[in-house]
Amino acid sequence: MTVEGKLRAAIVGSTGYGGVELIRLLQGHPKVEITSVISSSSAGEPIENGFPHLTGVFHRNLDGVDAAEIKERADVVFTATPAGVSAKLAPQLLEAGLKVVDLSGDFRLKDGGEYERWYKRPAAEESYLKQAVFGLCEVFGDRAAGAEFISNPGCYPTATLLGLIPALKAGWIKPESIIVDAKSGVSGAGRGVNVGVHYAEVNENFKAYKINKHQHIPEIEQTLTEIAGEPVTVTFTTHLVPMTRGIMATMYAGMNGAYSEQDFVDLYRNYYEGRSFVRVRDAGIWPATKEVSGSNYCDIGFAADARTGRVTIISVIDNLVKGAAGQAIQNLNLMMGWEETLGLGYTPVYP
Ligand SMILES: NC(=O)C1=CN([C@@H]2O[C@H](COP(=O)(O)OP(=O)(O)OC[C@H]3O[C@@H](n4cnc5c(N)ncnc54)[C@H](OP(=O)(O)O)[C@@H]3O)[C@@H](O)[C@H]2O)C=CC1
Ligand SMILES: CC(=O)N[C@@H](CCC(=O)OP(=O)(O)O)C(=O)O
Repeated sequence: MTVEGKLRAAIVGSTGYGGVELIRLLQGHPKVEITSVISSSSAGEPIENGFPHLTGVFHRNLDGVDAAEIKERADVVFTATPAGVSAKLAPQLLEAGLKVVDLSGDFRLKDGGEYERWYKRPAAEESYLKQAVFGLCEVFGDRAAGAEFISNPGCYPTATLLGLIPALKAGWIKPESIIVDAKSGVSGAGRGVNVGVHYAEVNENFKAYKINKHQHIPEIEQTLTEIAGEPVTVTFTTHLVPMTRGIMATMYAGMNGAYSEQDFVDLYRNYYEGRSFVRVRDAGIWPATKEVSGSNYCDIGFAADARTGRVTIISVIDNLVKGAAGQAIQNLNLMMGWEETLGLGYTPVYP
């Protein structure tokens, strides 16, 4: 089942931003060989026709979307497709005996009714929603080990959950007080044409969108509720900023005690001990999106305010790496029982 001892990987949605980022990252993976790049609209064409940056680096003709054919070519499939596609495709791939890592939101919510409310489309079959492991690696990594089917977390939820979970689990913040103010670069919206992401709409502009309606709200609340052991709701506002990559989630919460910034630094370093991809900044030093760009890092910093009794937590990721393709590969590493950093040792691109 392997090419020169390597696991064979197929990418559905390989012509999108998440898919092409998977190609970039997997090129450096010592145990994985990309054996199929798949497109629903351009099968037969060389992928580098649409992506000249791959010239001389990676060549394959795009394959069509067919579960039986994919099974002939691959052992694991990454589905980097718009909402609704993998809800139907992933079950076919799983039934064909393939491992699946889904980058879309189709399997993240365990309650299909919640999915239909927030995504406004039919949910996947319940048994597959149950089977999918929510792959937030630093928190649920043990669940990924040996799994056949991973639902990769969303970009905003990854930054937000990694920023909130240690404090919530320790009981240091009041669950009912959490406010998340999040910003994303434009690649978060995908490669498809959309008036809201035209240059003239985004350049020198800063806008809020989907306030209280964002599909990542139930994903964040589902996990925070599990961690807290009681229902947690969040106020969550997303903003589009004129940059290509990057997410910053700025989180505010009331504290249950007089904790200092150093207390938070110590708590988080202890929680994430041994996990290579979360970097906790020294007290009083806050991360910026450029400091993680092109890498699988999530960097976190704190400001604890004794005057208001609130803490501000800042968490940054590259939406296409830790928020999508990088975490998907990290999940594959965990599924396979490999070192979780394999193929992900990229230094951020700075400046
Ligand atoms: N961009 C980001 O930062 C993040 C994205 N995600 C999620 O990952 C998924 C992919 O996102 P992204 O790469 O940005 O999206 P894009 O819009 O850039 O790419 C999606 C790709 O899916 C393919 N596609 C469309 N319809 C179908 C279909 N019916 N069957 C098979 N393939 C299809 C398209 O290629 P073709 O026409 O060639 O088939 C397209 O290139 C989405 O669900 C997104 O929400 C998650 C985290 C972060
Ligand atoms: C900037 C921007 O538009 N970002 C997208 C992220 C979408 C996404 O990743 O969607 P799923 O995680 O649900 O698949 C958004 O806010 O909807």
